[in-house]
Amino acid sequence: MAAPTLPKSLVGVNTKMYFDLPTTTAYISSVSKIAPPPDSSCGIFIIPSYPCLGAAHTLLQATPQVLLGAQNCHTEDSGAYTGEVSPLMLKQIGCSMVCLGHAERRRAPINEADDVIAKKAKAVVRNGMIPLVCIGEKAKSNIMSEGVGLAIRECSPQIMEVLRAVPGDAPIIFAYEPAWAIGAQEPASADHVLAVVKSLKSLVDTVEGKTEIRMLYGGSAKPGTWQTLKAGLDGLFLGRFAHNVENFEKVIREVEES
Ligand SMILES: O=C(CO)COP(=O)(O)O
Repeated sequence: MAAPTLPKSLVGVNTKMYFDLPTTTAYISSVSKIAPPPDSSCGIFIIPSYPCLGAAHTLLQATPQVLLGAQNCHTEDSGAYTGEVSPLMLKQIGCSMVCLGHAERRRAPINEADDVIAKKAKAVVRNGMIPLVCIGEKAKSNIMSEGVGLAIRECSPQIMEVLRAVPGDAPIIFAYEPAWAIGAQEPASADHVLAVVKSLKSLVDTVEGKTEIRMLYGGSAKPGTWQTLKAGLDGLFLGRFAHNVENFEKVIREVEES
């Protein structure tokens, strides 16, 4: 099953568990009105909670260029896995991407490991969807060069495990989200992000046949963040600061215009 192809740049929002069903449907109705046209080089995506996906898909029927994603999935399509969510069913309900390995799932109590995330990425691709794999270091260092080195050491295996599991021609989106920058007042510094991502991109380039990769930044991203990162990134993955539609629109326009 072929996954959709990736636009040049991407801006997306994760509503985490902040939005209930009525809030999600109202938000998506507003977002569908500000979406870039289908032929835009900037794509947008929305990652709501599982129970909202059916309603979200219905609301997005007139704007299929807005990609719908889930916040997680299981490694298997079906079986005795009570309480888990099948990637096959996510595809059937209208998802075209699945967010995997978010920092909020890599930490306790879930402690999701790289090998499980890689299996999930494979399952997402098997079902014709795009894996949106979050990567990032846990701790912040106040010394710039130390922080960059730490990030590269932690993110490299997170990336490589996924690249080894997924067929070479499958599109993959990586979101570099340092755990310490999520839920903060300000994003990580542009110097830090650009240095880490430059190195991670060269790592991806060493893997033969991996063509369709996009690298986004996430972690307290907001209007203005893109201006500082556009030289080295392919887009942004937003949380709280895009839960206001006007802010989300500002970021979309910034990325669209660049
Ligand atoms: O976790 C995020 C996106 O997945 C970002 O969240 P915040 O922008 O709220 O820090």
